[in-house]
Amino acid sequence: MKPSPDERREARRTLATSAYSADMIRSLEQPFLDDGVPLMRIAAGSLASVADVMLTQAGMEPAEARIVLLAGAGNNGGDGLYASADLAGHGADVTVVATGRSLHQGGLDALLRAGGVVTALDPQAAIPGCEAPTGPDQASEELDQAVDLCRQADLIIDAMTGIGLKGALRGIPAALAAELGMESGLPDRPAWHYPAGQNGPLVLAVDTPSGVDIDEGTLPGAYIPADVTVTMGAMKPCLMLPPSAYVCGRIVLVDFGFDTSALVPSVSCMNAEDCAGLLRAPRVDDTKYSRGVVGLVTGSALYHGAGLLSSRAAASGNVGMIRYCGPEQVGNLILQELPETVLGRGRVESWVLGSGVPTRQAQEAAGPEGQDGQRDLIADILNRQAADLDEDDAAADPPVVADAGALDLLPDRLGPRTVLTPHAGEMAALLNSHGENVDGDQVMAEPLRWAVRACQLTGATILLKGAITLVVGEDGTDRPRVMTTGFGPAWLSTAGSGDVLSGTIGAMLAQNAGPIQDDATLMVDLTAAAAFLHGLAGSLASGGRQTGWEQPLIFDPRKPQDFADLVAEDNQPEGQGVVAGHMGQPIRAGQVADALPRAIGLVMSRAEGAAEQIDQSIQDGDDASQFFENSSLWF
Ligand SMILES: NC(=O)C1=CN([C@@H]2O[C@H](COP(=O)(O)OP(=O)(O)OC[C@H]3O[C@@H](n4cnc5c(N)ncnc54)[C@H](OP(=O)(O)O)[C@@H]3O)[C@@H](O)[C@H]2O)[C@@H](O)CC1
Ligand SMILES: [K+]
Repeated sequence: MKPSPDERREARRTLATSAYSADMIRSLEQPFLDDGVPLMRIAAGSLASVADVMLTQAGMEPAEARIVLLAGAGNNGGDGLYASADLAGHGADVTVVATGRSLHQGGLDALLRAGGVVTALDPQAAIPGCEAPTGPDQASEELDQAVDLCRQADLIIDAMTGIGLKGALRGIPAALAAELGMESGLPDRPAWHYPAGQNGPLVLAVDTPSGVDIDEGTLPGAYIPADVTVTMGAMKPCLMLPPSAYVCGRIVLVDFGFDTSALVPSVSCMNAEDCAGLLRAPRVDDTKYSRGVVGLVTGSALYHGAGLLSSRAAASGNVGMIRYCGPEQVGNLILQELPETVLGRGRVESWVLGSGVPTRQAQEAAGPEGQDGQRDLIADILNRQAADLDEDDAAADPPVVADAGALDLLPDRLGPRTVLTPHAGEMAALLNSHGENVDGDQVMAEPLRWAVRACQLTGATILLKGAITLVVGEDGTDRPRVMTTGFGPAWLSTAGSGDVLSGTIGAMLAQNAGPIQDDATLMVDLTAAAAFLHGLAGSLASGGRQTGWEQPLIFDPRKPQDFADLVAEDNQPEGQGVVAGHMGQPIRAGQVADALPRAIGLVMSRAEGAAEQIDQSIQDGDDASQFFENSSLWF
């Protein structure tokens, strides 16, 4: 039976927001290959169509383009060879640089038939019809020539390695990547994408940029940052995780029709529809208590503002009430702006602890002025969480968000109902207090590894902040649940942004108190949903389209023409390339908190199918909605 439009939409959303390990991808491919489905030819046709669109968008005539294919010896190279054969068949000038000792035979035959030319860089290469360099000197000369050729090309297709990569690139692929791209680390450039191809050749990566670690999402060595990555069949973790996802450019996912229903994704991405499902709709019989109450032990005699910012976000985050516990000066400041706040302890459905509370060290350095009781109260609440675990009643006390100054007060054992929200430096300190030896830069270089480790060591749900934020926690299985969200602009790295995030998470937890009691695995989703809303609020406040991550464009190989239309729609009027977007404006943390209700309203109304509300806002000339509608957030 043909799937209904709703089923198709749902299937595409799952495809775009779920990533599977290299092994799982192979298990998804296998039944198709067993049935004789020509996946490589379908992949290649899709690649050629995307290359065509990229060149056209950059103002070039595909039939006259100079294209260099960097082809490895595996099937990734095979994809590239067949695609290049298609492009050469349409008139493009194609040179293949063989980076290994052989090339995919069928792909090579097709390429040669279409008039492509091949050079080999490895003296040990045995490629029919192609002479290998005779010694190291000639090899090094050929390598330099290949680099020059690439620099002069209109388009480089990077098909050196895909899911078959082992470790960091080595040998000739590593040398080429270091010359043409990065030897290591992230490129030193602003977060927003410039129109592709402006500063050199366009780069199209086949399946993944060669050299990024497929399952861990790290950059273990040299790689070439891509303008566009065309990925086959399903998303891989490296296309969603930081830092590798930052170097993939715009992602295009070729829909082979894989059946993923039996697999739990390695990584999932929070998205508008799932977020909408987690926001509690107000009811006719609601009271301020039934909508959830957030308690905050944030801000301190030393740092007042964080108390206000976290309260402002919590109060704006779709709950009935907030209670603030803290020094009188901070309480007064909050009351001036949020007169609806209740001061002092009482029944709450979630706790937000530690934002703007000094660490032990900072408190000691401040002397008597730093003694405001906040740390004692936080320690008390956290110890109750630990006691609940000891008494096998993990849900007895409300769930907790522990940020900043709460992170050095954690008891030895926590459960998933406690969310820790460290930045990289705080994460390193947390790990080191549990016997690891790591610094903030190492955490940034391997965020998944260290977030999973922190989750194992503490038992808590871990949120690691970044342009792509990572959430790791319990999944009820032997594997952790890993979610990402990158729907926010880089403008969000600003003072107080983390305080707004902790308040937003607190609100998300309070409105879901009942469901959390029954199911602790919801904590990862709720935390990621709060980070998603925080990002969306940042986008609305900044008025820009730059985000840490964008959902892939889906390429349907049965309807290649649809893709050109999709790209045309996806681009802003002023956009000149597949990855062009506009940057928006700087924001302050308070503006993010203020944009939160609007972000929540937009997400919730869409979930109920009330697209009209958004359309109406657009007709009314509401720029924020215009932005929202133009983004590829929805399917
Ligand atoms: N099966 C199909 O029909 C379909 C396959 N598809 C495509 O196949 C891809 C997977 O192909 P694959 O399994 O052949 O592995 P692949 O990514 O080409 O890598 C192997 C090559 O990399 C090399 N290499 C490895 N590590 C390296 C290092 N550190 N440094 C340097 N080199 C290194 C390794 O060299 P070797 O170790 O042998 O010397 C070998 O030459 C997948 O990503 C997708 O694009 C899709 O189109 C769907 C249909
Ligand atoms: K590749």
